[in-house]
Amino acid sequence: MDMEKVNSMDFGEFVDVFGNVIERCPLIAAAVWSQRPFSGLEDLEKHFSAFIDALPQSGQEGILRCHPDLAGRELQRGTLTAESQREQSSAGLTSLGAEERLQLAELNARYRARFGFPFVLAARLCDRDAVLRELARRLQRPPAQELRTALGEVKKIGRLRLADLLGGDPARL
Ligand SMILES: NC(=O)NC1=NC(=O)NC1=O
Repeated sequence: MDMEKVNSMDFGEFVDVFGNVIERCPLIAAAVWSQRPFSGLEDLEKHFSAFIDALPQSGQEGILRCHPDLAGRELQRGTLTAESQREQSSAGLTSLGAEERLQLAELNARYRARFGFPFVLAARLCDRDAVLRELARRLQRPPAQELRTALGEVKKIGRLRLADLLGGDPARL
């Protein structure tokens, strides 16, 4: 999809296409639409990130809470968004053994109890061992630092999803 097409979208079309760039937060795409025209993938990504950075902490934590757990209930029930399903299966999370799933569920629960939001990681960039390792490592982090790290992962997920939508190479951003 080229930028001329993106810049010609009306509000509804834009939110239809970009509404899930940030998982289950179509409000962000709805806000970013008013920043058109966009010069390219990086410009779009910059506006998505700027919206997140400008939110109060409660809003930033709200974005994190819109993310489904990795290998959690929604994955088991098949109620993930299409993007999340693809990302979680690419990290091998759809074929975990019972032991691994239990270990991840327990770490996810400890993480959420400590920080008040779910553990978020750009699953496409990881394999299942890395997910467990990162979760165990970040569980020890100070809350303020962990909020910044988690939002960084939200932005990575968003960049990869934007690159999918625009047909760009996420590594080249
Ligand atoms: N809690 C999460 O990290 N969720 C997710 N990471 C992804 O890359 N896709 C998700 O749904």
